[in-house]
Amino acid sequence: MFSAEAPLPLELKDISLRFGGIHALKSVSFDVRPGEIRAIIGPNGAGKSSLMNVISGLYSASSGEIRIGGRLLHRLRPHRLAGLGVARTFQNLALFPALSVAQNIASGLAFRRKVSLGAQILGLPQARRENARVTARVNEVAALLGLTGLLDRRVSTLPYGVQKQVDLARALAAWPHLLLLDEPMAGLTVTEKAAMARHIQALRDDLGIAVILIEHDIGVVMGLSDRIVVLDYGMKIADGTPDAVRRDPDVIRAYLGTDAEAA
Ligand SMILES: Nc1ncnc2c1ncn2[C@@H]1O[C@H](COP(=O)(O)OP(=O)(O)OP(=O)(O)O)[C@@H](O)[C@H]1O
Repeated sequence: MFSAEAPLPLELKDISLRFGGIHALKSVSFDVRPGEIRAIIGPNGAGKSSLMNVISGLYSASSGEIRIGGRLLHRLRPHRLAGLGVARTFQNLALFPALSVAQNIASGLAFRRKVSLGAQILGLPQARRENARVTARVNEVAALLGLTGLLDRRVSTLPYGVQKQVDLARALAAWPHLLLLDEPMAGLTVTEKAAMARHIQALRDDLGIAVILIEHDIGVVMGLSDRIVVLDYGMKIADGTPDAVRRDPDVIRAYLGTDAEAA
């Protein structure tokens, strides 16, 4: 699946980020290979959200380089991300609660629409063709995530766990190569977490999508990830497979304190 010639979905080199006197990220480097699940973990305040926000262009790094699909990006803007093949979900869902599941999934394709609103209102042939393409994609993504029977339901009437899946479907709609998932398991029941984990695995295994995951549930992270980056106080303290990270003394110290390591 991973070939040396394929451009990496993401490469970060020496990324630093300051908020006034706070050094939220200190020279963080890592990459994401095609079709791998890459988790970013660390104690509270370690810099996980800051890193996710730099990757998605919400924050501008104070220094360092970001390459997406091999392209060096000098000024990364959130609205350009989709065009670069990157999509994200948000910890506090970015859905339209009053709209249907289908309309919410379709909103993930809004940036791809080429036909003017006027042509759509007049029902011109190119508008009908575009609408048919959007509907086909919405149906495809819904089938992938088991949402087909819910397409006409208003999002606000659905359980939170299903809303999280709709948010994932919205992000998936635009065929991303790289998907950023911000706490996909937060607020889910054990059963919902298992379903979400199966979906994330299928994105990697069946569609070859690379995934970056920020997640507090360490059990989920260890079970799902191919490689894990560990942050502490804005620095990368470990980077490797779940087994390697689990045994890393710096990681044990960061999570449990020095006493635990000695125990
Ligand atoms: N917009 C901001 N303005 C000022 N300081 C910020 C801002 N965002 C984050 N920080 C600071 O940067 C550091 C890293 O925070 P960040 O939210 O990235 O950590 P985190 O690992 O995501 O934490 P948590 O697990 O608690 O969400 C913290 O010291 C935080 O207070």
